[in-house]
Amino acid sequence: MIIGLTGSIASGKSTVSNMLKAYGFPIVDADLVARQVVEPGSETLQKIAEVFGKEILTENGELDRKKLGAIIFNNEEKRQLLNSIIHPAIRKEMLRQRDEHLANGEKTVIMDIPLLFESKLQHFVDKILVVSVSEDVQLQRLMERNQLSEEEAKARIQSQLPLSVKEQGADAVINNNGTIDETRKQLEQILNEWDVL
Ligand SMILES: CC(C)(COP(=O)(O)OP(=O)(O)OC[C@H]1O[C@@H](n2cnc3c(N)ncnc32)[C@H](O)[C@@H]1O)[C@@H](O)C(=O)NCCC(=O)NCCS
Ligand SMILES: Nc1ncnc2c1ncn2[C@@H]1O[C@H](COP(=O)(O)OP(=O)(O)OP(=O)(O)O)[C@@H](O)[C@H]1O
Repeated sequence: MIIGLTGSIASGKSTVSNMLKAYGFPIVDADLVARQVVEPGSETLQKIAEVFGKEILTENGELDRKKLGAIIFNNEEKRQLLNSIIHPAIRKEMLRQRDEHLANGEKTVIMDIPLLFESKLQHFVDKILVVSVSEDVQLQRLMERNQLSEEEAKARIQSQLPLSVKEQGADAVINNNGTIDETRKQLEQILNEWDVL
């Protein structure tokens, strides 16, 4: 079974992903893949530099993530432009990793994809697990984790679909407003229901 793990920024996907890793499930992590495909020397990084200008590269020729983030989280047109360059490469690599795990005989693979709904990737997976939090908790945790102002954090949250919409498309929802332990219990129950433990 391919399980798509999603949510919104700072809703707790990585927290749940780490729990799934501890169970021994292989994880395909879209954020990690997004870093792999823009390594220095890659075709994708070259294209990004052509379109966004050399200023978005650091002195070492790496992607200046802070600079690019400041551009794309505040400008929808630029975000779509970046997505059109980087998403095809991310998708290809994620499917390669998924297929590699399946070829190795894994029965269950987790695909951690923050933009599963925004990018309409529902067909990649058999079951969709959404990690959800209230708007207040999301804003608070994002500001704390990334040291962002309220305005910066809100811009990031607004660059994604609302969690309420994602919940409607889910096969199961974890409410991550409570303690880590409460989240772990919900996860265990869902995995039991899906018969993958
Ligand atoms: C703009 C970049 C360089 C900023 O890097 P930074 O290290 O600050 O953030 P990081 O990559 O850790 O992403 C943090 C979170 O931001 C959100 N996010 C990232 N990119 C996007 C996007 N294009 N649209 C909406 N939300 C996004 C996701 O929830 C993600 O989990 C980076 O996010 C990026 O390369 N984005 C484009 C690739 C992408 O869409 N990644 C999302 C998963 S496929
Ligand atoms: N139940 C919880 N109680 C307290 N803090 C939590 C809980 N779940 C997550 N956090 C904290 O909230 C922040 C966001 O969680 P996490 O990094 O797992 O979110 P994410 O969905 O993976 O975010 P992103 O999409 O930005 O990568 C982290 O600092 C994490 O430690």
